[in-house]
Amino acid sequence: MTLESIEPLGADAASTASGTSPRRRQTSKPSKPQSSGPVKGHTSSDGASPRAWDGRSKFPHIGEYGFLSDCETNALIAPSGSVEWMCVPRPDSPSIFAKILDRGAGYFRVGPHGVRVPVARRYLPGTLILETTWQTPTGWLVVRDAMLMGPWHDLESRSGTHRRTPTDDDAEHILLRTIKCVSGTVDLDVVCEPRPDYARSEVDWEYENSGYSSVVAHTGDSNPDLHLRSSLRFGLEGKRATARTRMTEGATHFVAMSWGSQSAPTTYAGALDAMWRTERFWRDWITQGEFPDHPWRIYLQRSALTLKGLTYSPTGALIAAATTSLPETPGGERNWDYRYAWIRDSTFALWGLYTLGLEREADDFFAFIQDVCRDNRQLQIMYGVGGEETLEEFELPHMSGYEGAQPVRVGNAAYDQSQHDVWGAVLDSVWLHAKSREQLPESLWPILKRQVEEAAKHWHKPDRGIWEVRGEPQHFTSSKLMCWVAMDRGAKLARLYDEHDYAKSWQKIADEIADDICTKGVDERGVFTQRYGDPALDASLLLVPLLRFLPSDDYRVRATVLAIADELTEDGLVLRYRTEETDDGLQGEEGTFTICSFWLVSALVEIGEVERAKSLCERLLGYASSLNLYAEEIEPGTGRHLGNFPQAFTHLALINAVMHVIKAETGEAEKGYFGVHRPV
Ligand SMILES: OC[C@H]1O[C@H](O[C@H]2O[C@H](CO)[C@@H](O)[C@H](O)[C@H]2O)[C@H](O)[C@@H](O)[C@@H]1O
Repeated sequence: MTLESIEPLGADAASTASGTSPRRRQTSKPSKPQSSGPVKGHTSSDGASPRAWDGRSKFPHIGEYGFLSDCETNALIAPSGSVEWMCVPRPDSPSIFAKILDRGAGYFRVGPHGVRVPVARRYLPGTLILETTWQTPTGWLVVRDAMLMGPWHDLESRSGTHRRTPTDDDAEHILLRTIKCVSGTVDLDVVCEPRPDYARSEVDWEYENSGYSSVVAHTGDSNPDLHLRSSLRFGLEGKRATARTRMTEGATHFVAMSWGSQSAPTTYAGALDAMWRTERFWRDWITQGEFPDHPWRIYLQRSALTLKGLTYSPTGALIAAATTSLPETPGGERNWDYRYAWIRDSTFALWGLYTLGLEREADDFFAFIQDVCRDNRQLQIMYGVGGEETLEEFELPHMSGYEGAQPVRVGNAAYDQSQHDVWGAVLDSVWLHAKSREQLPESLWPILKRQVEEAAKHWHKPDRGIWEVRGEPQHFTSSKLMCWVAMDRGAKLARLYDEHDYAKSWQKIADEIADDICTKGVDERGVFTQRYGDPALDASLLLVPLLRFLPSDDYRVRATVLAIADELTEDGLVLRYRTEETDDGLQGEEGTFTICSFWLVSALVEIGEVERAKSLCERLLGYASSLNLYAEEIEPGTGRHLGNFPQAFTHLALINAVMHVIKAETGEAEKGYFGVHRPV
């Protein structure tokens, strides 16, 4: 089947929310007043109307961006058809397009002249190919965007970036945009205006041959050169390459931007072929998963595809989100760089993929762990995608920030924090995979032993916790819980390796930690609290039943889940903690953390509150973006997505929550069975 033969609207379509889909709260919903916009007075240079998406802001809602990836690089596309966020060659490289963070920081638009709002956007089902349909006063246009996947191409000499075993597929390092006029006549505009190095640098354009169809932007030292090739004729206007044409019904064009050694297509037929190979790559991948025959299947698939898109295939790393500094509070300071591989986020994501039968990504991630732990190195809580250990944090004061939210940060100072969940996160993940395969790579065992020993050495000390607070270290209950996980899973793995002495001594420490938690981390109501000796609630304690610390029918589990549901929510959505009760070192409020709301769904199912879980899950699915993507947070009241986007945390917890509800509906919950991955 060719790409062109696929019907324009399918099961995954933005505009076809079926009768079985949960209630949606989409772009038409009212928003709270936003901050007044860019601080530095940048104006949009793409000819876009200054009229805002919601009538006030010049920035699209965070949840309205489309996400593309080739598992090496990614891009965010605004509804206007502009690529507004892209970093090459790695996800944490300096940006080339950053209009999402400052309206003057570079973009790449393909779309009709004079129309900014498309009539429909969807992913081709089962893929990361985005299709945008435009209606203009004179005709209809369909644009498809993808980052191309092709066959493994380092044949003569080995890749300088890939450390994992080569597969059959590889990123082509090409962003391809195909365009077809499907009715009437449409004036097409193409504008490519890169601003390399987070808009601190400019490009120099030149033609690559004697014609108009191939141009190159020299970016200086900070980024690779960008090659544009098209069936259109480019003009070079200062810092931009532009193209325009009138398309009539049936006319087709393509524009390809490449930054690697692979050649972009030279004809529309070649472009269609490349698009089809990419479509097949994603469909082959998703077909390996096991998805229930259920109306919520599309949410599971989109979440799985998003997690896959957040992987960095050359090393096996998995980034927390595609962006930096999208604000957790409108106009606030809680703006962080998430383009790194957190051990916690990654191992939780593997849990989500595993739940859907997608387990191969774990092998590459464990190999990444082996790489970063080489030569007896201590496991850090996070790394660069190439295994970099230092992620120094700095600010970019020249950027306005999204809707004026400053600072814009690059790097993340949490990289050298002590967070005591890290050992448990790795051990739980390895145990999950090892027990179903009944084997473990020999070379991993010494590394795992070291992590168990670290947990044993440090569990009784204070740390910065799972939320990596920037206040003083505390005795966080969830950190102790994760140390218990490290000892418990360590003991189980030791049994698998016939290391019975280790198993015995580690189990003893696990029991000791469990006693400590149950004595010091529980209040008089039986509720697990954020930190020892303090009654503050914390959503991370929803992990108590999910990690099988206590059985779901234990009164303390029920008390904790219900206390969080009733007392740590705003408009029914879950906060990480109350900022006024927690020294997190930051100012201002934050939105509700969507991972926590989805954890609550799972935990409610665990304690038998299935109807309540189902209705919360339906509501949360209703907050999905029109492309079924999620940022880190949802603003109570407006339902707006806040924080970095798309975020692995939210998507991985969605998978867990949806599967909990589906299994409860189909009766598997009564059997105490939530999938092979989590027997009690
Ligand atoms: O709350 C302050 C911290 O916020 C960020 O951390 C959050 O994101 C991480 C990546 O998804 C996640 O692992 C962590 O649990 C979240 O709290 C930020 O990265 C930190 O620097 C900041 O201190």
